[in-house]
Amino acid sequence: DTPISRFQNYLRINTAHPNPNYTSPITYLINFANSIPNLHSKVLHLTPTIPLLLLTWPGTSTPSLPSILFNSHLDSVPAEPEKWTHPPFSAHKTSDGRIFARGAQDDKCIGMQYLEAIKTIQSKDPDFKPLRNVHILYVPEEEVGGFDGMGKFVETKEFKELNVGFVMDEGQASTNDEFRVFYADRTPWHMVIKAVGTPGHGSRLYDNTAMENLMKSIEVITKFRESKFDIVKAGLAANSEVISVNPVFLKAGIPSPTGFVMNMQPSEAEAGFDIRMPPTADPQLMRKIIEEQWAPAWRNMTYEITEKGFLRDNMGCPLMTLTSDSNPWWSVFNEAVTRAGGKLSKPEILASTTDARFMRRLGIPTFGFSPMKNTPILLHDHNEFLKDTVYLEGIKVYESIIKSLSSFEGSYEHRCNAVSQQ
Ligand code: MET
Ligand SMILES: [Zn+2]
Ligand SMILES: [Zn+2]
Repeated sequence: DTPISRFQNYLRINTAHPNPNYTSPITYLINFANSIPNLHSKVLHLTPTIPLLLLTWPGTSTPSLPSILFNSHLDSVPAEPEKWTHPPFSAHKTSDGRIFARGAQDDKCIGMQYLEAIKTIQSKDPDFKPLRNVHILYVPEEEVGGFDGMGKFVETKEFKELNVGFVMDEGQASTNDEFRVFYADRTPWHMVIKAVGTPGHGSRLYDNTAMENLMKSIEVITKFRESKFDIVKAGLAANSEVISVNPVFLKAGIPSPTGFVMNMQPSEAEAGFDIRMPPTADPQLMRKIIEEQWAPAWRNMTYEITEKGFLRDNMGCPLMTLTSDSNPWWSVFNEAVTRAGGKLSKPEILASTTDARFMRRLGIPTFGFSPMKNTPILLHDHNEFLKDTVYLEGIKVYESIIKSLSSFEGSYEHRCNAVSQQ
């Protein structure tokens, strides 16, 4: 029973979509939490079948000081086992210490590191008491948008009663010797474009086929994608600072028992795209581009956009947490990482999306951080792994972070952060 074996056992619980098991990890976490003094647990049901786990280490100056909250999600994306060198839910450890599992980086590492850090703080320094309530939250459904998880939780009375003043959520691995920290996420839009057109014999050349209409749109979208990617390649912006648009599915053709009918031009065709918008992007302009250029009605195109987030907070400000001295949480966090022997690289916008957006939307300062350095970025990839030494160092970093943040006596009033900090 060591921190590494406990991490491996957590990784062995299959919480991958489309049928994540939420009860087993919650039971596992409650059992572990019960072995740590002063940690209280509460299971909440936001829908009849989807639970959420909240652990609390009570502070001595509560309720005068707002609480701090450390979040991680229980679920993970699916894995294709036949494409992995070790089964994705075996948590196999190689002789050089790499632990292979779906979720090893995203984000079961932080979920267990928070608890290991609290356990270590209490055993090393039994007199230490947090001033603020420290909440450790385990949410479901993050990988499908978080709407039945964090999205519902922030609407509850329970959440309001927590009086959360500062949040830490997941980040991403860094390939160098510095830890990465994220002050914003990009917002996902899922876009499906559909073309209709004239059907006919596969041998005929004529205008206005559904395939031609769709392919013209794909060409226009590909040019837009290239123009953004060129800015990134020229070193003028990070990947996460531009709008990205990537095709994720193509659907067309008339099915036959052996595949598709080959001599008919179909009357319908569609394509799906993952669009990610940085917080300062102009959503009105994006909608106009989609309507006029990507799916114009005059080319027999229609479209659907599902916005999986929001670009502005309740005050109308872009969803970004300040990383300057005017946000004391930033200074406390930064110093805590330094005290643990770590160094932060320049704060970034996260290219992907996390539940942090539900917190930032309420004006709660939130940083994305997963202490993994000198580690390849393998979230959502085959052969996701984390090295044991990296995992253990992460626990030390959280010891420092949890001690410092929970002892912070100052206050912070959310202000509009209108400009990108890059
Ligand atoms: C669709 S909301 C975000 C889900 C996931 N974390 C991602 O970035 O893709
Ligand atoms: Zn994640
Ligand atoms: Zn993920």
